[in-house]
Amino acid sequence: MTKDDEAARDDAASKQRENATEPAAEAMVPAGTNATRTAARLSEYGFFFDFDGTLAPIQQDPQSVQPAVGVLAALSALAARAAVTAVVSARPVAFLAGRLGAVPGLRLHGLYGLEYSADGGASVRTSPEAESYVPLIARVVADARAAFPGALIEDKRLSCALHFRADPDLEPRIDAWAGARAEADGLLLQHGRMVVELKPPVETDKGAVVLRAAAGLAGAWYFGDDLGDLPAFAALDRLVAERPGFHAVRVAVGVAEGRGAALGGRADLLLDAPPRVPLLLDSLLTEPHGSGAP
Ligand SMILES: O=P(O)(O)OC[C@H]1O[C@H](O[C@H]2O[C@H](CO)[C@@H](O)[C@H](O)[C@H]2O)[C@H](O)[C@@H](O)[C@@H]1O
Repeated sequence: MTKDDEAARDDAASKQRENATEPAAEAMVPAGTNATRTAARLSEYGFFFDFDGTLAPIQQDPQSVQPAVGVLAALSALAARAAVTAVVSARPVAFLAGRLGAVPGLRLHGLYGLEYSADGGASVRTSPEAESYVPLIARVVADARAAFPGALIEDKRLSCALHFRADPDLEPRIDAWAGARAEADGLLLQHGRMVVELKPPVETDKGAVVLRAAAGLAGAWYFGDDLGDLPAFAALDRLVAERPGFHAVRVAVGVAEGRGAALGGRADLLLDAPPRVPLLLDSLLTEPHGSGAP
């Protein structure tokens, strides 16, 4: 076994431990989040979750990703009691459905809101405006694969993601290529954790999803880990500013890499890794609520 093989084996073992080991079940809901206020009116709250890095630990291979231990049970319990429980992701709905489709009542928003399913992925609604970009995105995927042989170029049908986690030195070249391609083809650029995406110029993002779902809610929690989640935090700011008494909690998960670090500074609560999310939800769902603040 070479040194590289040994390093890969140790890395895989440590990732397995990260997935399998539950953090100690300590008190998970800090006072600053005013959890009693949420618990007292849970049926009027919305809960919104990013997927990668938030509900699922980051992996080298995007297709190998699974939700952290406890996530499915916690989301099921939450969806049975909250007004809205939703995943708002850059992944296609078909991918999310394969990991989370068994959770009853969970709404799935894919590709930053370009896709939506309310029935675990059985039926998917796609933005008609975005559909016309399918042929262009297919050409971008083919050209990106030719420009960066060996790099992971993810074809999401309505978005092309150029990954450099396996080779961080590619970042400047991928950035420059994607920037030029966005300009030439009139596409939008989205930066993320060791990834740059090219997507259709359709006016939607995670914030727009939260705003659309917020009608009638008394409050909302948003859990995220990356730059693509910033518009959702901003949407909560807007709801607080526009609706007297609206209660918002912004939760940042993990130590965001590179450009994603901005999210941590905007959060009400920091969790160190995805396995903490179900523990927090379990605590919230068992929170005594007799003294809920107004
Ligand atoms: O909105 P999200 O659900 O957080 O999706 C964001 C991106 O997630 C995936 O990439 C990220 O996770 C990979 C697996 O852990 C990791 O290898 C990669 O470096 C991360 O950027 C997904 O592959 C992308 O398409 C999403 O944009």
